[in-house]
Amino acid sequence: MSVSAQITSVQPSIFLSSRMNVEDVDPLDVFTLPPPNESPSDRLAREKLEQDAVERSRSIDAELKAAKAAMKQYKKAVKILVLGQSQSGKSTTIKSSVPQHFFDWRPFILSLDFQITYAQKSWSEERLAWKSIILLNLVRSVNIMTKIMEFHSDMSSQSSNKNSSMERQRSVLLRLTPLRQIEKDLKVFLGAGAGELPPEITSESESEDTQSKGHEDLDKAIVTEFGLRSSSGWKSILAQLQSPQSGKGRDLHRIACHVVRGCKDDIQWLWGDSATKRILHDRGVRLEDLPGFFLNDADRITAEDYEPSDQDILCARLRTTGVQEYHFSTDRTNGTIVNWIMYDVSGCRTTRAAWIPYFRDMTALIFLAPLSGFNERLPEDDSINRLEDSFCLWKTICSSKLLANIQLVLFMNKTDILRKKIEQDKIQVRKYVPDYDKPNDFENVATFFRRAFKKIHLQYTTPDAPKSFISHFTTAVDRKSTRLTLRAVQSIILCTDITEAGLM
Ligand SMILES: Nc1nc2c(ncn2[C@@H]2O[C@H](COP(=O)(O)OP(=O)(O)OP(=O)(O)O)[C@@H](O)[C@H]2O)c(=O)[nH]1
Ligand SMILES: [Mg+2]
Repeated sequence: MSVSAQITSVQPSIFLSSRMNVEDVDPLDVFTLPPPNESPSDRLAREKLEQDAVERSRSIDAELKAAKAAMKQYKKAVKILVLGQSQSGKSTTIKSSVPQHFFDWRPFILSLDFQITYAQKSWSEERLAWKSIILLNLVRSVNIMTKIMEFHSDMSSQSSNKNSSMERQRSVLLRLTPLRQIEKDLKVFLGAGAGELPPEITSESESEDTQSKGHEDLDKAIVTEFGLRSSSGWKSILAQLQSPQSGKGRDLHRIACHVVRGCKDDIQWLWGDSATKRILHDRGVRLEDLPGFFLNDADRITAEDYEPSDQDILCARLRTTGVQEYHFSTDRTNGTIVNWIMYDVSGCRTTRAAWIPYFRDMTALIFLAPLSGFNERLPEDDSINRLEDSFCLWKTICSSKLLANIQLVLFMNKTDILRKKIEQDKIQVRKYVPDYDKPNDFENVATFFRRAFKKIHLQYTTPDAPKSFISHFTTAVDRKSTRLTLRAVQSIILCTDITEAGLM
C-alpha cells in the first residue's frame, strides 16, 4: 500500500475540524498526532522527546554550518609544507615561528560524516609533556656517556695502573646504572609510538681517522633515537599526565624524576671529569653536538619545581613520525585575518614517499637544509653525506612538476653549528667538499653553499616562468630571529599569492 493510500484510508474525522478542508491538512500530520486518550504524564514525556529532537536537529544544523565554514576557511588558508631531511630542524622552525598563544595546535580531523573537530591544547599543558621528553633527552645522554666509559673502564681494568680517580669513576658508573631502566620506562610512558629508530649521527672524521670497527659498532648501538607517532602519540602523553585514572603512567614519570634527581651529583661529576672528556674526545664523540643535549643543565632540569622554558622546548629532540598540522592566524594591516596551516613531516629517507600527496594543495614550501651536516652522514644510511642528501632533495623539489607553481623557500639551517665547527673546532670544509677552494671561514663557506643551492634552483627555472630564489641563513633554535625570518617569508608568500590570484 502506498503512503498516500494509507493517509486517505485514515478517517478524516479524526483530525479535521468542521471548518477545515482536506487540502488545508498536511497528510504527514497523521504520523505526529498524539495517540487518542493520551494521559497527562504520557503527554509530558512525548513533548519532552519532541523538544529533545528539535534541539538535536538544531545542533546538527549548527555543526554542519560550522563544518562548512571551517572547510571554507581550510580551503582559503595559506598552506605551507615544511620539508627537509631528518634533524634538519623542521619541527624546531615551526615551534619557533608559530606565535606562542597559537601554539596550542589544533589537529584538523575531517571524519567521514564531515564533522570537523578541533582538539585544543594549551601551551602550559604541552609544557608538562615536554618535561618528560627533556628528561628522556638528558637520561639518554647520560646513558651514552656511561656506556662509553664502561667500555673503557673494562679495558683499563686489565691494566694494573689503578688510581683513586678510577675507583671513584667506577662507583659513579655503578650508581648511574638504574638510569638504563629509567630510559626504558620513560619510553614506555611516552607512548606506544616511542620506539627505537636507526642510529643517529656518525661523524665521518670519527670513522675514518680514529675509530676501530668495534668502536663504531658500539657508537651505533648506543646512539639511538626515539620518536612519537604523530598526534596520537602526543595525545597519549598528555592523557597519561592528566587523567586521574592513569596513575601508573604518572607514577612512572614521578619515579623517573625522583631517580634522576638522586643521580644529579654523579651525572655532574662524570660529565665534568677530565678522564670522561678525554675519552669522549679520543673517541670523537661530541655529546654536546647531539640533538637534545641537556647535560650542562642537569641541575636545573632535575629540580623539583622545574618547568621547561621556551628555549628548552626548542632544543629538545622529539623525532616526528607521520604528518602534523599546525593552525594559526595572523592579522593583516588592513584588518583582515589570514589563516595559516603548516605541515610538519618526518624527514627520514624511508618516509619521504609520504610527502608526495601533500605537494598538490600547497601555497608554499619551506625546505630546511642543515649546513652543519657537511661532515656528517645520515643516521638511516651512513653511506650518504648529510649535505649531499640535502642537495639531492633540493634538486628533486626544484625539478618537480607538481611543485612548479609553488613558492619555494630555502632555509639554510644550523648556521650556529656550522660556525662553531669552522671557527672553534677548525674543521676543514675542503676535506668533505672537494670543490671548496676558498678560505676556511664561515662567511666564505656559507656563501659557497648558498651559491650551490641557487645554481640548482636556476637549472630548473624556465625563462618563461622565472621563479625568485628566496633563501635565508637560519638558526632555528634562535626563536627571535627565526620568527623575524618567518614573518618576512609570510609577507612574500602573501604577496605572491595575491598577485597570482590577480588581486594585485
Ligand atoms: N644548534 C642548533 N640546533 C638545532 C637547530 N635547528 C634544530 N636544532 C636541533 O636539532 C634537533 C632536531 O631538530 P628537529 O626540528 O626535531 O628536526 P626535524 O627536521 O623535525 O627532524 P625529523 O622530525 O626527524 O624529520 C633538535 O634537538 C633541535 O633542537 C639549529 O639551527 N641550531
Ligand atoms: Mg620533526
